[in-house]
Amino acid sequence: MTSLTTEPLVRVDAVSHTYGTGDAAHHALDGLDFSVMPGEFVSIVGPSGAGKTTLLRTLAGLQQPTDGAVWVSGSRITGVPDGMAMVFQDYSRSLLPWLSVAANVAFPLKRAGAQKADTQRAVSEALTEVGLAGFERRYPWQLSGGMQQRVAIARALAYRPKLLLMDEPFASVDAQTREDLEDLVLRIREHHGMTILFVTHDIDESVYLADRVIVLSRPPAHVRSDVEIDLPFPRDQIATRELPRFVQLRSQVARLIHGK
Ligand SMILES: Nc1ncnc2c1ncn2[C@@H]1O[C@H](COP(=O)(O)OP(=O)(O)OP(=O)(O)O)[C@@H](O)[C@H]1O
Repeated sequence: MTSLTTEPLVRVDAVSHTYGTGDAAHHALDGLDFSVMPGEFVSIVGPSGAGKTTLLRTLAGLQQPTDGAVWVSGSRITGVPDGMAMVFQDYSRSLLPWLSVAANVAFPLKRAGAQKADTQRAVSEALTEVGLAGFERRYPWQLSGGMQQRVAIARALAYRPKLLLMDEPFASVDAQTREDLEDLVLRIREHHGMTILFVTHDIDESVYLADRVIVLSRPPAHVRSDVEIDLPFPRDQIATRELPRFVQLRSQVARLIHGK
């Protein structure tokens, strides 16, 4: 996924975040610095409670850092940036149960004022891409967990984001579905060339998917390490995970998370 441009799409510049004040203050992020180039797939891992979700929410413009700044496409973000979509772990709360699958996927496009015909085409293409053509009229609660997360991915895709943020998106699905969804995200990335930041607790998943794994330290979090994942593409659930280099990289990331 090489790019001719040398400008990062995302620049996290000395970002710190403290929740609360005084005795109740919790210093979650401490001077985080890193950049993400257009088209890169970057996994973010770290010890439990390290501040991964805080970082992603800050990148999404959902909360302001108490210090430092986030830049997307060269502009300092002060709210949700254009061209960004987010997929959360909890699909049952992020999908609207009273809307059909198609209406859920169309929702952000309608809010953005897209033309009806364009919306219909984007919804149909996105649902086909995630393997849910034919399920347009169903409701989220009529689908399995993995299918609901596909709907959430289709909703993000239909918006044609250049930056996709994913916060432990596959933590609530079974192992086989998780592998299928991992490969779906790799295909989408290959097809659309979008930039993806992916928070996960799963070390194997972080290595399997990414070009780079950013390892956060214990809180207050700084970037402990930025590990290049030099595994060949296309990745394969069995062949890639069998590679000695995969095993080496997963051990390296695990040691970094455990502070060794
Ligand atoms: N809105 C909030 N108000 C106060 N403290 C918060 C808030 N959100 C998060 N925190 C605290 O900030 C720290 C980092 O939380 P965050 O959810 O970002 O970590 P995480 O790495 O995503 O966690 P996990 O590994 O459990 O998914 C935690 O100690 C958490 O309790």
